[in-house]
Amino acid sequence: MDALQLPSTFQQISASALVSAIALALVSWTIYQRFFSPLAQIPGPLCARFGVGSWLSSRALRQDMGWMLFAEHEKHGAVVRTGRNTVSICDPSAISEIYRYGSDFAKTSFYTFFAASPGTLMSTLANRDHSEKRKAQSPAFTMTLLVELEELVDSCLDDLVALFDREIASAAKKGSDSATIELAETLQLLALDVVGELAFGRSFKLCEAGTDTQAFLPMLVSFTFSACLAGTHAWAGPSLLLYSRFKLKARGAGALRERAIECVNERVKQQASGAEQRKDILAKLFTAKNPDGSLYSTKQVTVTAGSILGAGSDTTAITMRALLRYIIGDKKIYDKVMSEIEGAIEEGNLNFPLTYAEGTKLSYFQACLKETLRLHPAVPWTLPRVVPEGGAVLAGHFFPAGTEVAMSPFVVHRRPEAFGEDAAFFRPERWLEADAETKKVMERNLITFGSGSRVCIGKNISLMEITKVVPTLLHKYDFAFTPRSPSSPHTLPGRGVDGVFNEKEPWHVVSQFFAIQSEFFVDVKERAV
Ligand code: HEM
Repeated sequence: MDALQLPSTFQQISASALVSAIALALVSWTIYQRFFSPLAQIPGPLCARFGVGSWLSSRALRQDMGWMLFAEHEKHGAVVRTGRNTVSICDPSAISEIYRYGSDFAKTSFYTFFAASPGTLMSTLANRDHSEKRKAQSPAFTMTLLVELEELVDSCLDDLVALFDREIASAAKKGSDSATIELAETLQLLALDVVGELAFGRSFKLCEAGTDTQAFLPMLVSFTFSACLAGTHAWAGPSLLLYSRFKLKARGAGALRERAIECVNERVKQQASGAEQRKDILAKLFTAKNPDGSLYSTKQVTVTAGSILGAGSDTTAITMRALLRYIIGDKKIYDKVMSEIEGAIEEGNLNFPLTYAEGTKLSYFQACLKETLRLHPAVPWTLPRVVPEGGAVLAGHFFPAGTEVAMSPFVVHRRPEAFGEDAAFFRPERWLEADAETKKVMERNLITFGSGSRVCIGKNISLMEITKVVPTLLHKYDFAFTPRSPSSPHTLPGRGVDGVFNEKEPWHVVSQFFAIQSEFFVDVKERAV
């Protein structure tokens, strides 16, 4: 034998041995996942059952989570395997088991990416660490403080109304009796201004400028998209973050962190100058205490304020858009909401600027808001938790410790076992007609803000803001969806929150961590009052 041929033959043998070993390992892995893993009996998409590929990462990339997960549950029932070690559950009985106060189910590593800086409430995984932080920060989010901060929301709303008026005046100059306004961006400018007022000491004045002068929107889109994608495979998180940044051509967490630092530093300077301090969430955060009694450091305050920027504007804007869409899109509902508002004004129960207390008495409007939170939850993604030591029985299945279990507000809210046979329909009356017991169950099954100890800390801020803003806009202006036509400003096809393409939809929705709408064009006229 030629001595020179020996190494190349050897190389060929060892290369094919390596390929065979890898193939064997892969086959054994998929056989184990499909037939022997503790989750082997749980149905789901094929790639999840074989433990290969990543169904969840695909959902994050394609931004179709809500409707794809809903379809899997329609096909397979209450429990669906979504990955090697991940399961989605939509049986409402599991809500209290997984999310209740005092539960041992910790958050999964998915959440570590949902923070511009480590250490936020949202990204704290262990329940005990979380409860200490939550106790320290809760005074900044009380209802009492919130009521005192209403005026701050009023001044942002004034800027929004002035923006609408400018648009209408400019349309009138061109001979049109209505202005076409893109509500998706406009309502987020308002939500950001409010976050600025409450958490950063001043409005960002985006509504006044009529545009996103500080480039918050691309930063927030990049932050959420990349956090959600990275969270689906925490071990590959840093590469997925880089990939997202490249794909979206925008910085997310880093940019958000820098903005938070700038704003809080400005406030620290003001404090140092001895200027009178305003009352707001930021002021309360400066008085928050650690478990050892020490005050929150500037860094801790910055991290917390930054998290409000990340968590508080998209969510509120999504809900305001959805509420307006449901109301404007159905003449009967629109008429009913308007007659309730006008009736309350006539009876002297409603004045402008509208207070939160007055707005909560608009019972039909509040039912529309509840129904919007149900059918268009801002977060359609699942809220994942780790099964604690000893395992758990959920929806009739035993899951060993370490399994990642999760429930999606979007899916749960559309299931008949949670909201009745008409769960798929927008029917505000369900909240008004239900007897006390049924209403209690429906409230428990409504997980738009999460549930239990990790429930959204900003829930009341959003509800207050939406309750003040939406009736005010409806009272001042007439709204109609801008019809799609070759000359209309739409560039994307109509797609609803359920993922169905339909040219009658006034917007285009994607369903990733957030169910974000874009191109929500409406024709707005001043209303004869
Ligand atoms: C309609 C508006 C909102 C929706 C639908 C919403 C939704 C949620 C959900 C689903 C969670 C729980 C996540 C989980 O358990 O896995 C959450 C947590 C949180 N939200 Fe909101 N949110 C909204 C508004 C806000 C606002 C305005 C703020 C800030 C002012 C905020 C700050 C937070 C924070 C800090 C957490 C973490 C709480 C904790 O773990 O203790 N959210 N939110």
